[in-house]
Amino acid sequence: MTARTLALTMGDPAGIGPEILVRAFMREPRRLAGCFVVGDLPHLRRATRVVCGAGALPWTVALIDRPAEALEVPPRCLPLLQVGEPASQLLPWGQVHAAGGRMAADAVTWAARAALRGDVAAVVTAPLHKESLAAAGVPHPGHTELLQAEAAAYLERPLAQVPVRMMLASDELRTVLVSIHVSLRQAIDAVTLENVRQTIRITHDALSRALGRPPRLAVAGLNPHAGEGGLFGREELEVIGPAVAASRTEGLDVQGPFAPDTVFMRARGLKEFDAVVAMYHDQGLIPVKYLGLDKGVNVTLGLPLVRTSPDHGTAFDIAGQGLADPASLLEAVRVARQLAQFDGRGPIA
Ligand SMILES: NC(=O)c1ccc[n+]([C@@H]2O[C@H](COP(=O)([O-])OP(=O)(O)OC[C@H]3O[C@@H](n4cnc5c(N)ncnc54)[C@H](O)[C@@H]3O)[C@@H](O)[C@H]2O)c1
Ligand SMILES: N[C@H](C(=O)O)[C@H](O)COP(=O)(O)O
Repeated sequence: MTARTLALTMGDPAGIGPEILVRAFMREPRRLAGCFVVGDLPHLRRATRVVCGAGALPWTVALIDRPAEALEVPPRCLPLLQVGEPASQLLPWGQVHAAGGRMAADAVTWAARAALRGDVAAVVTAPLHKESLAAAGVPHPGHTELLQAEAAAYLERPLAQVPVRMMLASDELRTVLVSIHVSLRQAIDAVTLENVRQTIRITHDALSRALGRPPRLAVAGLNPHAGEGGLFGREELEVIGPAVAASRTEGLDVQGPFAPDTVFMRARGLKEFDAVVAMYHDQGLIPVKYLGLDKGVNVTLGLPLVRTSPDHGTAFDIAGQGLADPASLLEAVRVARQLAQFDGRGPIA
């Protein structure tokens, strides 16, 4: 039977993850039909108290044992699959804590394995805090790397043979990163012929599936003005340009390197390009987040499962105050459903 449920991981219990999940179920119950939270009962109950507040009719958290039970819960019930033992103590809001990192990681691991087995159609991850994750001893900086490791273990392949990339996408702009959670110095070193070509290839493959046609790709330079003919750096001449040329030889519709300060403007509205390949994390994420934290969705490309996430983090500064906006999470659910209809591996449409 084809899996019809979506696993929504709770994220860091000290952050806004639990409350945006509750708010999403309350705001758009139809869109969330068939979704269930993977996480911790005491922390999710606390989030329902924050979101429902005094006076409102509260939602009930309904414990389920199997994903399929999410399709059967009564109205105003939020299905939860408890991972491990329920927490004996509630973590304080907005603080880095190893226990928060551990709960977040365990939920993602559970959901990833369920998706790899085909027990759920897709995974949507609420934000986790990377310092808490590290404090818990998890050897991966974020979701993307953790999911890559789970996929490689499932496929019994070395990590290098399951290359993944981060895409941030909205209706207006898609960007895909050559490197992710590394220092800026390391990111510059990661601009190699192989990494740039691989990013172009992964983006082409994923978007071809989702769009049903070959995507038009742009590649950003690394240096100001894309190096200005070598005056401000030679990576464009020696690495990025040759990577674009090699990809074009393979028949891919890709152009660049373009000046990074204007290429996103050219792609905005998806006019000239379907996606921009960015040379490092902030180069690619700032343009999409600046268009609105409520609009972007993080999609992991290259995985043998569908994974989306909101484009924002744990927002420790407002956690527990009932202020967090679930819009990006709702968008992540919409995109995950859309992608799961393709082949279980393709990204955004
Ligand atoms: N998908 C993820 O797991 C994910 C994504 C991004 C960042 N992070 C992690 O989150 C932690 C905090 O990151 P940060 O502080 O740089 O970014 P952040 O996105 O958590 O917060 C940035 C600003 O945006 C606001 N904000 C974020 N989401 C909001 C929402 N839904 N509604 C209203 N306001 C919102 C916050 O209050 C804050 O002022 C870090 O550990 C980071 O690595 C995780
Ligand atoms: N780089 C992401 C962002 O800034 O939005 C974020 O850290 C999430 O990364 P993972 O999806 O790998 O956790």
